[in-house]
Amino acid sequence: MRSPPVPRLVASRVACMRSGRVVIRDVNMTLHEGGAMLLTGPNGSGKSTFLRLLAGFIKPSAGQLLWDGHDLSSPGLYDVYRTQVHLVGSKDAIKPQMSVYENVHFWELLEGLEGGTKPALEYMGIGHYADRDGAVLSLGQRKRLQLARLLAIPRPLWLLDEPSVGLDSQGVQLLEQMIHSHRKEGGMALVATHVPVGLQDYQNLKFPARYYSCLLPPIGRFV
Ligand SMILES: Nc1ncnc2c1ncn2[C@@H]1O[C@H](COP(=O)(O)OP(=O)(O)OP(=O)(O)O)[C@@H](O)[C@H]1O
Repeated sequence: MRSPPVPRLVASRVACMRSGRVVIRDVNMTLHEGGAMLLTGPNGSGKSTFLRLLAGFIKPSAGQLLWDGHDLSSPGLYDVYRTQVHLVGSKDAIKPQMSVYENVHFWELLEGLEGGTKPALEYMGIGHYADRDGAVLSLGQRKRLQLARLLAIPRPLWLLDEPSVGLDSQGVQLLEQMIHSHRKEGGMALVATHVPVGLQDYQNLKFPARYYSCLLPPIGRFV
């Protein structure tokens, strides 16, 4: 009998404190290749905080995060892990004085990659804005640029914080399509959102491409 695949990402009884206050507590989750999770919960329930924890920007105050079975707090592991994760957060890091093209290509160069920026901008429907300054983009176009970075700089774990905010219906379709294609290649996505984003289970793939929902309860406790 084949043993079950090792999950790529595990959060076990994770808690986080910010400014002396418990913001999330006892969060458990598991993601396998091709897996996805919809993270919901009321304002302030800790969705962004959890994604930032998973991105490695802040540390859990309790519990454990495992990547490919290894504790992320082990020496040296974070340097490997951070090349596997891409966070699309509320701050879009778009440089107003750089062109739309440069705003993606810059990150591509940092990864030692080349050639992905133009197709990514085209896919996201902002190819014709490539030479314009980042400053001129509308809210939805800024979001499309952020999503283009995901495509130009391939990484297996996508952490998406309210990725559909500002997108029109065609943009939401593109978002769903790109998550779908990413997962079919074995990628994973965590989507924190108040707006339903279409995720599904996929059959007939070599990995169990399931999706789950996780509702973070509000925590009103001060310590
Ligand atoms: N840097 C910080 N210092 C102190 N408290 C913080 C910090 N960042 C977040 N918090 C607090 O943590 C709680 C959770 O915030 P978070 O942004 O994770 O919630 P959320 O579920 O993403 O909310 P929303 O649905 O409004 O986007 C909030 O009460 C917030 O005030």
